Amino acid sequence: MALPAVRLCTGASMPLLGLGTSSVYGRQNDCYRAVKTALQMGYRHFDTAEYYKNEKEIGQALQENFTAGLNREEVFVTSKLWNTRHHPDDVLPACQRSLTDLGLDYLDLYLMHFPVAFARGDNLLPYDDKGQIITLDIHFMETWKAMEKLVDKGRVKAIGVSNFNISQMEEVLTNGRIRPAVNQIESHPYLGCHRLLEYCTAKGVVMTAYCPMGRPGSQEAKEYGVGSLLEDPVIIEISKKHGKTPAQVCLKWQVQRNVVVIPKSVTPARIQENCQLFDFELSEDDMSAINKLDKNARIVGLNWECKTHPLWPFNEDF
Ligand SMILES: NC(=O)C1=CN([C@@H]2O[C@H](COP(=O)(O)OP(=O)(O)OC[C@H]3O[C@@H](n4cnc5c(N)ncnc54)[C@H](OP(=O)(O)O)[C@@H]3O)[C@@H](O)[C@H]2O)C=CC1
Ligand SMILES: O=C1CO[C@H](CO)[C@@H](O)[C@@H]1O
Repeated sequence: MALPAVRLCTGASMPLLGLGTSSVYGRQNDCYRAVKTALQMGYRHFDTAEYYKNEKEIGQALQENFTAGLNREEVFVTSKLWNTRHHPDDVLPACQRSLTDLGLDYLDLYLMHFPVAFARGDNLLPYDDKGQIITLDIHFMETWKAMEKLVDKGRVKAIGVSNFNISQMEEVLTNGRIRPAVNQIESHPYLGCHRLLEYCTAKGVVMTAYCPMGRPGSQEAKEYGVGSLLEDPVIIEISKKHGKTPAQVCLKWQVQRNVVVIPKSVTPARIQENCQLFDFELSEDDMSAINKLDKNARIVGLNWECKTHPLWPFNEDF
């Protein structure tokens, strides 16, 4: 049975649940196996990026399923333009490389990964000798205009943004020719992004939540106050009441707000657990108790030391 979907401003359907694949590559073909497992379990949406270095593995897994009868139109594939590819001349080649690695002739969604441009080239994290990321003075609207041409050329069905705050989204909505279909941002119960969600909903932009379970077990999560999310007494109590796991409660809370979730796992039992979201409902009380857990605790992007850059998105409240 097809998993529930949301409608994008392009009219296309985007499954509310996708498989996250960040930091999964190479090791024992982890990503290849996770995608194969997820496809078997009914996932039809995959989130990747040049930055994740796993597009070939995902491509291989998809290709094998296409050969076995899966239609291209049945899967939704998102990739992202990395920060070192913001120069307008680099946008088409970067997208084409992702397509080639994935073995696809179009992407369902292509996101600008961050609003800040880094120095051009294949070094994806170009630090200077003082430990600062080398940024470039290219405004994201220049990059966005090059991404619009990808839609014109049929390389991507929709374009969107990631890690954009409200003012930055407003700029794209006002000055762009093509509307962003999605803003993919960090969100979990400790980072509700209630203002941004309200804004996206009003503008017809779908919000996708990354780190939807707060990246459990990671050093970053511990460091930034998100480490205990799955042990939060409120989440535990609600999960017990519904006979579900804390991870499922975090994911369901987003899905019930019409937010797309892309939990990452390479563990078959968890890949399964994370898709069993559509056989229970959180009550209004559950939803509002989870809403109250917000403490603006963010995990991603904080260690890059480009906080003073004028386009750094996280200096504004989400
Ligand atoms: N646009 C952007 O800037 C960003 C996008 N992303 C995207 O979002 C995806 C998800 O975010 P991510 O940072 O991976 O964080 P998640 O919140 O998805 O957490 C992933 C971690 O949770 C573990 N896990 C998975 N399922 C469960 C479960 N049911 N119970 C307990 N632990 C579980 C996984 O372990 P294991 O795999 O061992 O099972 C993994 O270590 C990424 O993979 C990527 O695709 C992420 C960050 C930034
Ligand atoms: O997409 C991403 C952007 O950067 C993050 C911080 O390094 C990653 O963890 C992530 O997967």
